[in-house]
Amino acid sequence: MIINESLRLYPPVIQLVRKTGREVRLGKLIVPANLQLIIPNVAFHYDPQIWGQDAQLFKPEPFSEGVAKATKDNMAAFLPFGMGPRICVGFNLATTETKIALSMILQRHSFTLSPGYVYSPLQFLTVRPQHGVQVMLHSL
Ligand code: HEM
Repeated sequence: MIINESLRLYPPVIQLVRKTGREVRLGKLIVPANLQLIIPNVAFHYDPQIWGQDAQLFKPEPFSEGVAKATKDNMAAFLPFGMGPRICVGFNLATTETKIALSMILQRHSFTLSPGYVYSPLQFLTVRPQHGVQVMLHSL
């Protein structure tokens, strides 16, 4: 839940790129060949019709019953790892590593944000905290 919600609000990759190999029909649109399409996945992640008027807030609960429920079966509403044949090949590795790292930390420590932390998301190739995320660990 919290991993998905973090990836919804701060997807490291904020847009996907595709290029048409031939003319294709997309609903009512005819898209010519060799056209580059930019898919702004971060915009879908903040869509109030899916995520509510407070879409900018960190609220992991909608993911409690899985991504399909959270997105109301709209596959394109949550695309941190892309979609289709070119979906991120590291998707499972990245998710599993994050779960392992978090559970190793949380078995022995709790943590709070350091007073020196400054909220500073920055998009430069990927989205990252410009000044890092300083936390204070407390032994359990
Ligand atoms: C939180 C971590 C990660 C995020 C958010 C992420 C996100 C993405 C996204 C959005 C794409 C483009 C998918 C598309 O165009 O539909 C992608 C592609 C890719 N990712 Fe990741 N990724 C992550 C971790 C990893 C890791 C750990 C690896 C390798 C061990 C990896 C390897 C790749 C590769 C090779 C591609 C290109 C796949 C292709 O074009 O067929 N990624 N990733």
